[in-house]
Amino acid sequence: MYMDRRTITFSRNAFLPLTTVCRNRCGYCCFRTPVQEGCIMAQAEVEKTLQNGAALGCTEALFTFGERPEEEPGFSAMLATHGYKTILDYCEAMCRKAIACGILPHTNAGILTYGEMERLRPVTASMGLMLETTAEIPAHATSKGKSPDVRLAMIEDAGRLKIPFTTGLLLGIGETMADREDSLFAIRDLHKRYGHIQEIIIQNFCPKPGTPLDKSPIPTTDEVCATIRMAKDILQPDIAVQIPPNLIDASLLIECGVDDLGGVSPLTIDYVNPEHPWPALDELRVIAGNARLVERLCIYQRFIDKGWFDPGMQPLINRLAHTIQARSSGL
Ligand SMILES: O=c1nc2n(C[C@H](O)[C@H](O)[C@H](O)CO)c3cc(O)ccc3cc-2c(=O)[nH]1
Ligand SMILES: C[C@H]1O[C@@H](n2cnc3c(N)ncnc32)[C@H](O)[C@@H]1O
Ligand code: MET
Ligand code: SF4
Repeated sequence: MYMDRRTITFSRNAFLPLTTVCRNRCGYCCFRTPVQEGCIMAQAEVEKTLQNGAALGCTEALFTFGERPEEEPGFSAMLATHGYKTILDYCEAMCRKAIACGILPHTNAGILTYGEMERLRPVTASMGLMLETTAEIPAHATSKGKSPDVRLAMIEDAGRLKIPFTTGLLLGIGETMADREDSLFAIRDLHKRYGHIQEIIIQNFCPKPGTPLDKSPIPTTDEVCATIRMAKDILQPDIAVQIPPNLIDASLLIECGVDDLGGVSPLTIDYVNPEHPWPALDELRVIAGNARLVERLCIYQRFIDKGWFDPGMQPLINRLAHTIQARSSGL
């Protein structure tokens, strides 16, 4: 008898933290640093990472960095020594370099305005911003950019701009199960209006020594599983549920309805969770179990088909879609 096998997807990426400076102070974060030596990833380093990433078959350049760093005194002066006026100028220039190297940019820069996203859209294939939670929690008391209204407004702007978008929930930062449900409904409502959410990440918080939440309990696998089931239930079937395979035993969660293992890098570490190395390709195969492991681009096929990207990106998207197709038999 012929049986359809389930599919689990992942993306091969290179992580480029353009700056660790951030206007927020999240109670769980060990990524942010003050303005200091090394707080900006130098252009030469970006170029080297992109070239090495391309050589290793990466299709996605993940630009994740601190939010609105110009609000921190001294940052703009330091960025000027790198030859750029604003982090958006720098990000745009580095996205162009990624494209020139044959890698598709996905940015998660924290809060951006409508105008800023409009400017980045021609040089990105997709963007992201974790909603984290709609609850007002102490861990976000010193992070104005984590205000749920501000996050939801940006996700809505991305929808108006037809940007293929990734968002998600961070579990275990002081929210309740009811708050998670509320967050999922908020994402669903935006997706109903704009249809732009490609995936939601259900990410478990990992305690970082020296941060206010370092003694907080980590979410149990059962709790994460229950949230994944709730997400499958609340969200439209076209939204993929992603979990990070370096932060939790993903093999236990496949059965709860996981569709995607996110960006996995053969080159760079997870700068947000540096103590958690990426699983290798053969480990991903073990996690996927009976399901078929399939590589994807950071822009999902559905959005490629709809033409939700700048025409200038078409040749690269075509080429990379072909590349991952050709590699798929080897997975
Ligand atoms: O859009 C996002 N993508 C995030 N991703 C990227 C995501 O895994 C993939 O790059 C996307 O699925 C796009 O392909 C992360 C990747 C990491 O290596 C580490 C942390 C994250 C966190 C986010 C995130 O907050 N938002
Ligand atoms: C890039 C994304 O990483 C997540 N993030 C930030 N700090 C942590 C942590 N200690 N553990 C797990 N995820 C974290 C947030 O959800 C952020 O949006
Ligand atoms: N600072 C941004 C945010 O939290 C990007 C990810 S954290 C490094 O939304
Ligand atoms: S999680 Fe992101 S927004 Fe929060 S402090 Fe860290 S870098 Fe800034």
